[in-house]
Amino acid sequence: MNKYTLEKIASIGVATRGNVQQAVKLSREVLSEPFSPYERYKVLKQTAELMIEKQEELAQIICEEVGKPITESRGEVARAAMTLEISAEEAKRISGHAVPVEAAPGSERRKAFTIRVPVGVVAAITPFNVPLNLVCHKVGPALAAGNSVVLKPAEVTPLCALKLAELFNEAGLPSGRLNVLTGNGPEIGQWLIDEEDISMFSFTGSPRVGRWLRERAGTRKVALELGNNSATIIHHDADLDTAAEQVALKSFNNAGQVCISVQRVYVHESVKESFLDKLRIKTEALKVGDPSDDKTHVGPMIHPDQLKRVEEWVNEAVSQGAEVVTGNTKQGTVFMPTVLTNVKRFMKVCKDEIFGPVVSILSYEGEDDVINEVNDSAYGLQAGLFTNDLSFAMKAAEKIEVGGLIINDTSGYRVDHMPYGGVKGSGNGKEGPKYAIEEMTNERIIVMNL
Ligand SMILES: NC(=O)c1ccc[n+]([C@@H]2O[C@H](COP(=O)([O-])OP(=O)(O)OC[C@H]3O[C@@H](n4cnc5c(N)ncnc54)[C@H](O)[C@@H]3O)[C@@H](O)[C@H]2O)c1
Ligand SMILES: O=C[C@H](O)CS(=O)(=O)O
Repeated sequence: MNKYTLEKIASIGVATRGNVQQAVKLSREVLSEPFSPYERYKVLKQTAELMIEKQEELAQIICEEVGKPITESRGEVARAAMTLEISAEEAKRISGHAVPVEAAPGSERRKAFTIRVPVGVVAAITPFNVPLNLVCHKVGPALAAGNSVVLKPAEVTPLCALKLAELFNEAGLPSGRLNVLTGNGPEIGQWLIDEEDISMFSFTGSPRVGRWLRERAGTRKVALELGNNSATIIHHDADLDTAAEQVALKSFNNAGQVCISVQRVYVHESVKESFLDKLRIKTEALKVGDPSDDKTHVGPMIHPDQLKRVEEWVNEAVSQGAEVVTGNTKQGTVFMPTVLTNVKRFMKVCKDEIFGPVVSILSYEGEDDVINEVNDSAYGLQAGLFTNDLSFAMKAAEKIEVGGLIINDTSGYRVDHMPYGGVKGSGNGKEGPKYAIEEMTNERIIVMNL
């Protein structure tokens, strides 16, 4: 469906159990066919080039099937191409290392080294919100490492994955290396779990589903990129204009449906009123509405049910004492960017992942207090800290329990070659092609008794 107009834009097949079995069988069989690192490099690089050639077509697909503003959708295509380019380069750099076993008494005449071998068949399951780049963050490294992939994109945003498979095919990817299954998550998920030829599950999505997979995968590798209720700290020495601008951008891009979207903002008491006023002005200046308009910043949510949930969470918070600075209204499938204050930690809008265009403003005084408040979360993906106080920045770097801390920017910062992944309820994997390849290969030691 077009997520803004709710008009039908495509009909997609629903995979059967037989399709799942066939996809895994093809994925398994193709592993016996040679696919050298340089061949992988060429296919990945060519697919990236094709993506850029077709950037507008792909951006339109993202805009329609996610409801993501077209300008942001174009940006996703550019990032996805970059992800594949990085994967292509990493395909040429996969290696093990020497191991000095001879240092052990009695092993003086032995030599050892490790090699990295592909895990085999990778089942990649991806979320709705970034349907091209997050698919590339699984498929790119998996292929670069010599694996084959069975890909299950989100039911509500399958078109990008299908288009990507077409581009890989055009770029010469051997048949069977990438197989796309569209349809119902729980059903296909169970059928994938039942396929013993799958060596690894690479999942990005909600903690609920991530736990479901992990509990059933047995001894197979499971890489989890899960949810977050991202915090950003605005210290008393922060550049408030920059901080307000970045918080507005990264609280509401993709309608807040981003795992590192700014959800909790902790502002030092001494600058709270000034920051709040600047944030309100920046938020109310955002253009909201039709995502196909080049000027739109905030489009619709992925489904009316999700809009209803967000509205319920906000209204519950208000009933518990939260105050609306701006927003908490809706226009069709769009929930207006909303800023709340007087928010308490027990409120859903604070302690859970809202995954919508809502940001809660809280205040603090002491450095240790705010670090403790940021850490008072089931999640730990990324956090932001606006300050020029290096000792506070380094204290936060050492004490804030996240996968990434972004100094003088928000939690929403990411470039595609950096290590990316969370702790606690945010998962256990690390993406970024170099790091995903390490997870998608097994290290084998070779010892030679000379
Ligand atoms: N950490 C990250 O990098 C990252 C990135 C994007 C989104 N996310 C998280 O993803 C969530 C939003 O995405 P979503 O709504 O698509 O998540 P979701 O968990 O509902 O769905 C994710 C994928 O899992 C599939 N799925 C659903 N039930 C399944 C099952 N029982 N077995 C196997 N697959 C199943 C879905 O079809 C979809 O393809 C948020 O929690 C967000 O924080 C995390
Ligand atoms: O939704 C979470 C994504 O990982 C954020 S990004 O699109 O990769 O920056």
